Amino acid sequence: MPNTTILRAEGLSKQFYGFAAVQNVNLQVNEGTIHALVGPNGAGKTTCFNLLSKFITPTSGEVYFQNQPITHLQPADIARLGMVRSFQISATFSQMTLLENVRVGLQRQAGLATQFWRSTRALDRLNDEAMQFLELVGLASQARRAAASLPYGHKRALELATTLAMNPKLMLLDEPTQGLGHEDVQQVTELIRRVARGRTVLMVEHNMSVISSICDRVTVMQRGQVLAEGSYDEVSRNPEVIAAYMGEAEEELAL
Ligand SMILES: Nc1ncnc2c1ncn2[C@@H]1O[C@H](COP(=O)(O)OP(=O)(O)OP(=O)(O)O)[C@@H](O)[C@H]1O
Repeated sequence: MPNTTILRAEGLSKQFYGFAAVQNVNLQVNEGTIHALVGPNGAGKTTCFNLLSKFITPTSGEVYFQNQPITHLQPADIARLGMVRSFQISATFSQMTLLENVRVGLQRQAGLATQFWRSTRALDRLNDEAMQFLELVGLASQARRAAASLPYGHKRALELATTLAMNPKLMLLDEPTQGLGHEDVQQVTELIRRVARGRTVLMVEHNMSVISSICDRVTVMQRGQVLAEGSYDEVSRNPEVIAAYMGEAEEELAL
């Protein structure tokens, strides 16, 4: 199958008070892949991710989604195009049930986000669909539970279900396994693999065993620039990448 680019950055740069956090980054994410953005601390991953997901505006450069320039669109507009950044735990509605949380994702997707006044019966029609997403992430049996009472790992699964409810073509995940214990890391990794079928995923991730097990392509950043790109095997053998991680994460690369 030929590679189709779903997301492309050209000459992306971001300066903070004269400091170049991201410098002239060119990046392509191919449709149907799981793509990781990695690099040592302070490499510019988060800034780059925020630029790509339109949380911040670049100093220069362009971002294209499905060949359409999106550099000057708002995150809500790009979400409607099919590029959705995962809801963070802080964005889950803790007093609402899991089902209600996923329903909010469905409402956003349908452009009903502000219509909380809609009749309960009208919203109930969304329940069947919401349940399907909860099933996909293994939370269907807890649908009526309050989100606040979920263990941390399950909250991450709920975030994924809510994100999926927005029907993303491209999902942007910001450190999806951060703060999870070993078992939860494995479960969330499997979950990402499962929900990535038929979609594209771009994620910032530190955990090299997660990256090696599910990512098709890895972009390594250092000092605001792209240092290397390729499969995990390729980049993890690259002497420049190894040198960049020296003293910080040698043990992570030595798998
Ligand atoms: N809002 C900001 N104002 C000033 N400097 C910033 C800002 N955001 C990031 N930086 C700087 O830009 C550089 C890159 O930061 P960024 O958070 O993108 O790196 P990172 O690779 O995500 O690092 P980490 O893995 O530690 O999260 C750092 O030196 C950081 O201090």
